[in-house]
Amino acid sequence: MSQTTEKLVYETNDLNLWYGNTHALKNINLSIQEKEITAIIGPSGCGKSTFLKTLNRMVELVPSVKTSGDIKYHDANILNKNFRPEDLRTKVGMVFQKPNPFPKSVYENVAYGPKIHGIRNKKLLDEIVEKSLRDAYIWDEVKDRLKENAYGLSGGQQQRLCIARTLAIEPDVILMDEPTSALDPISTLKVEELVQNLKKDYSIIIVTHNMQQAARISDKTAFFLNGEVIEFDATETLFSNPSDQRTEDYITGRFG
Ligand SMILES: Nc1ncnc2c1ncn2[C@@H]1O[C@H](COP(=O)(O)OP(=O)(O)OP(=O)(O)O)[C@@H](O)[C@H]1O
Repeated sequence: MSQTTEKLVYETNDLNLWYGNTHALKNINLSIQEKEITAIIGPSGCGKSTFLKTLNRMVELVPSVKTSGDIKYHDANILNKNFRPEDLRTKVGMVFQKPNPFPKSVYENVAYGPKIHGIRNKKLLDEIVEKSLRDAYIWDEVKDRLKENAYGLSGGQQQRLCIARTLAIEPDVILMDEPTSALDPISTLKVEELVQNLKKDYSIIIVTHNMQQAARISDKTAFFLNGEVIEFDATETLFSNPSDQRTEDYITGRFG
């Protein structure tokens, strides 16, 4: 493991998480490479979203949560009491299942983050907005609608706008929690293409119920079951030659 350490974005060591008495994550040991797409798959309730939300410490918004073990983000243990979760906010972006634009204009949705980080120069903001929208494959569709309310966009456009909003703060990692589950097949393909293109600049961790999607777009896949990682491997290997019977049962649709 040591020879690849410099390329890891996250490394979890014996990570456990409880919601009250519910043991939701059990001894998770995962090494996540930089500039790859890592897919998290598994049946409902197996801990996929919980795992994603530990990576930006959002899970701590639930008062009953307790954790043990550690999560290294580059060199810092983000579960350490002295680590400030705010330090992750600009580094780790998140895209949710349902597109959640602000009730503001398309432009303001993207400019919001940079403005919070103190950028006031209009020309610079214009450049950031255009670049983020281009990188999210939505510029051509919205360049004449920048002043319109984002709620007027289609669901697929809203999701790409939310991705643009994430890109505008130049994160290091993008966490995606079933980002296409609310989208039609064409919007889904657009977002998949976009995600694949983003991996040259970002490390992406994506939770998906759609196994074809994991197989199509990810480099590595982790199969979760009842809060445990059953198997973690190169996506091609995991889908074509799984080493655990439970993985095989899941990917062949025998349960879940
Ligand atoms: N806020 C919470 N309070 C208490 N228990 C929770 C909370 N959120 C999740 N859990 C429990 O933790 C376990 C893992 O849930 P999680 O949402 O991470 O699963 P998931 O694999 O993402 O499921 P799905 O695919 O249905 O979204 C489940 O048993 C769930 O009931």
